[in-house]
Amino acid sequence: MKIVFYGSGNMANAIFTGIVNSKSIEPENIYLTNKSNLEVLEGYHESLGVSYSYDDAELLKDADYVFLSTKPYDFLKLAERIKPYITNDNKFISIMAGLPISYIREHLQVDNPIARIMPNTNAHVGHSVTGISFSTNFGPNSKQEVLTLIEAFGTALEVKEDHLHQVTAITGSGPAFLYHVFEQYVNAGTKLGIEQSQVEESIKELIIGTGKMIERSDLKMDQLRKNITSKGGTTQAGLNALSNHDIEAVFLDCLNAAVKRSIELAEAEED
Ligand SMILES: NC(=O)C1=CN([C@@H]2O[C@H](COP(=O)(O)OP(=O)(O)OC[C@H]3O[C@@H](n4cnc5c(N)ncnc54)[C@H](O)[C@@H]3O)[C@@H](O)[C@H]2O)C=CC1
Ligand SMILES: O=C(O)[C@@H]1CCC=N1
Repeated sequence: MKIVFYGSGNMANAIFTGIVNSKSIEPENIYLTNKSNLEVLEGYHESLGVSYSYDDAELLKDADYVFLSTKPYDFLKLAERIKPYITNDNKFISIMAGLPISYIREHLQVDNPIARIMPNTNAHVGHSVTGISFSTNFGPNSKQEVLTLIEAFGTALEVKEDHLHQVTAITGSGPAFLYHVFEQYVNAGTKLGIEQSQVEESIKELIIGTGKMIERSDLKMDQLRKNITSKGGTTQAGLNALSNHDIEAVFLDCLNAAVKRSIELAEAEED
């Protein structure tokens, strides 16, 4: 199997690093390219053993899966770049937030199978949650190949294409929202008077430990929370203070804004 990444930025990097680490594909069969940063490509070749090129005829020849990994607003230039070299073998996998399959097909001017995926950068550690939606001409064998590819860097969630806006908000952007919460928690902890570096290290370990509890325990998160909340104790006092703020409303506001932006990205390109 030959895979090509058009775009070797933050998200593509997490995906192909996850695939290489999973040892599911020989690194030399993963080809990278980008706009013009040869140094980045040489670096990944050195560190991961992947191939790279700027020769689009070479890249697309016998390529089974072609990841469209540019920012949405760079896609039209990318489409102009690759259109002359697309072959019938090429099945496209877009990671571009918001851009509908119909829009991608319109600008690539091909009938090739197209899938949209919405991963996140936890692919670096094999824990991406990846939403996926396939064009109707994506055959069952190819679908399974793509799902196996995605499972090399996390879990796959097949959804209707319209629901990719919500998946983008909840899990695509999700790590950034949680990093923001963790940053504020560190800031608050530091305000209690402990050395910031100590607070950062202890909260980093707290997050990792809590994640492992969620991963390994059979209990749901509400029970795990209750198991810490001694009656009339410190945790109850802290949770009472938290309940004075509508945390759910804060996150709903955050997620709605991300969904709105995803829809705007789709509409902006269709205008
Ligand atoms: N960063 C993230 O956590 C996630 C990003 N995405 C999506 O992934 C896509 C890329 O995002 P990032 O990796 O953050 O951006 P980035 O800016 O880090 O990477 C963009 C890449 O596209 C390349 N590129 C631009 N024009 C090109 C062209 N004409 N031909 C070939 N390569 C070209 C750039 O050289 C760069 O390697 C976006 O569409 C974004 O919506 C999806 C899920 C999560
Ligand atoms: O912020 C963005 O648009 C991309 C899509 C999801 C995460 N990063």
